[in-house]
Amino acid sequence: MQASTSSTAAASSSSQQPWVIAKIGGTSVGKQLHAVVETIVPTHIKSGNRIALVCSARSGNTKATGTTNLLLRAAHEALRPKGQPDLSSSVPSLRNSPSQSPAPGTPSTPRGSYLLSGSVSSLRLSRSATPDERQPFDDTVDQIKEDHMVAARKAIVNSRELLDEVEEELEYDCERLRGFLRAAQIIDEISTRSKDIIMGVGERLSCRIVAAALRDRGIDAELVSLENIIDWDVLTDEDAQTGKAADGPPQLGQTFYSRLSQRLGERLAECGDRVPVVTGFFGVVPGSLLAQVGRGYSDLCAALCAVGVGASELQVWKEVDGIFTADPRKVPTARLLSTITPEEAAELTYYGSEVIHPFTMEQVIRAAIPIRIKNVENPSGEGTIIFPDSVAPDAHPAEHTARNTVAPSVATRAPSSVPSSALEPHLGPTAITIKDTVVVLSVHSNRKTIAHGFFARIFGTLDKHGIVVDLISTSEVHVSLAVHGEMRKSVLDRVVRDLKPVGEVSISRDMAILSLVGKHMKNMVGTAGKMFSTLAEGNVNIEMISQGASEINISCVIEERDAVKALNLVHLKLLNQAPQGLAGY
Ligand SMILES: Nc1ncnc2c1ncn2[C@@H]1O[C@H](COP(=O)(O)OP(=O)(O)O)[C@@H](O)[C@H]1O
Ligand SMILES: N[C@@H](CC(=O)OP(=O)(O)O)C(=O)O
Repeated sequence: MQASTSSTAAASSSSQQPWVIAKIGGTSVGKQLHAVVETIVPTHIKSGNRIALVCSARSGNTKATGTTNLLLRAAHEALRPKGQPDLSSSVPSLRNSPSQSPAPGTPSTPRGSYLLSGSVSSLRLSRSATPDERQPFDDTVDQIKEDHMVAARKAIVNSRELLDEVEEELEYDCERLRGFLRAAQIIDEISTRSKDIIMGVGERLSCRIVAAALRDRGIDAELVSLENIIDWDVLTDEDAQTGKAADGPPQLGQTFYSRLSQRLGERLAECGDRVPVVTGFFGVVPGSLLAQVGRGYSDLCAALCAVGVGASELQVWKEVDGIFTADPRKVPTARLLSTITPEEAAELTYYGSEVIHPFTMEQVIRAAIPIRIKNVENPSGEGTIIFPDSVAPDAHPAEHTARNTVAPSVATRAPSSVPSSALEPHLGPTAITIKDTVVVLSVHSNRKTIAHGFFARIFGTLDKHGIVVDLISTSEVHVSLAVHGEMRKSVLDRVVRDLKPVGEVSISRDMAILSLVGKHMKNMVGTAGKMFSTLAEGNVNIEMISQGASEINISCVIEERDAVKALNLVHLKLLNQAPQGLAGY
């Protein structure tokens, strides 16, 4: 894509201007792109900020039906013999989704063709596959292509030339993906590395549209595709080995992240006055991005960009006003929090409130950069600021005086706009969250093994099957483990089979973890008692309790069908009023 020569509002002295990194979530790219390109970016530019967008793959109504899930489904389908039903439970079937059909009046794109040559300019489609030659993933690739073509036509409304260019690029990326899947099918293998590459296509497709939509409105923008940003030799040798277990995958250490942020900073600086539109997918990392970071990785990418350029603020734009005392879709009385600590935000995310990836906080807070969660549908709202208690608001915010209606610029040490009330000590929980689709595995020792062997066998078995334990409750001969229930049935069956020699195993499905989170709870007496008695009064059965592993979290396992009721009951009792001193305790 050629950089646009159209005028830009960015001043030529851009190197002196404070950077704001704005991460745009998948559903926001999918549903609110006009707000991003017509309000958020122009307002920042007018206010004298430099802005870079870090974008996720497009989602429609929900992340579950978004491009990343479709791509993972295509990867799964490439290994599934033709005609065999798709038993994958974690990726929802979208075959009948309305987004599969092109919008009325839109030209259709070639279907079932594959890539022979290697660049957009030399792209030639060899031939269309006959119905017999079509593979299980072809429909999924067609759906991804069609979704993006329709989105591009909606977003690029002023320049026919620009639209043609973007359509050609989308065509190229999708056919290259199809070729990649076909190759994987032939060798009958998709490594974790290949899966990363497949997944990364989602962010590239999305960023192509976002960059073009900005240029279509006269804002010079550059697509920054990070798939090759990681210099394998330099970045991986010693750092990737940090914390490596004897036979486990390499762990990405801080040195890795620090070097990567530095590279990102250099890359963004190369954009000059153009607005960088950065793929939230930041390349194939040692040990795989999915395994090392997991879904939601573009939050971390944005954090690393913010550190790399020394941003005045990292903004995470979503379809919610900020972090609430509970998921506002489930608890109508939930309150917006003006501030929250990184530890609380991470704990909420681990336990079901997936507002921000838990790794995001560490990187930016190390560099004293505040994070602000904001709503694309309400750009002038203050949002929620995530910052540590120990960082006092900067007394000298004047170095970054640019202010705008989107968000006040902030000082490098901490947000100057943090409401003073948020800094006054208050007591009690901060928020409540629920994580559903949980399975509880209970193992009762057969007493032929001594206690330490008992635990070692259990954790060894879980590790072998790659199962992460969310919550645990133990006695010497009994252990209950809450694990995420979205694994395949065959995996769970194997775990149970392998645990049988250790003791009697039972499974409870359709459970949920209810977690009350708050930095002040460690100093409070009686919060757990209030939480559990409230649940008992509401006839919510508690399957398992865990407290103490984290001082800021009290969790219990309940039945999934009681989840929303339990959230509302505990919220009403412990969170309905903004806590003031000891009132209510
Ligand atoms: N405590 C919470 N505060 C705010 N949102 C929450 C909370 N718990 C769960 N959520 C949910 O998280 C979602 C995150 O926003 P969304 O824009 O949909 O995500 P994405 O950026 O991944 O597309 C919201 O839909 C909201 O309902
Ligand atoms: N597209 C990736 C990365 C991401 O960060 O997504 P989102 O910003 O929509 O949570 C995913 O679905 O996991």
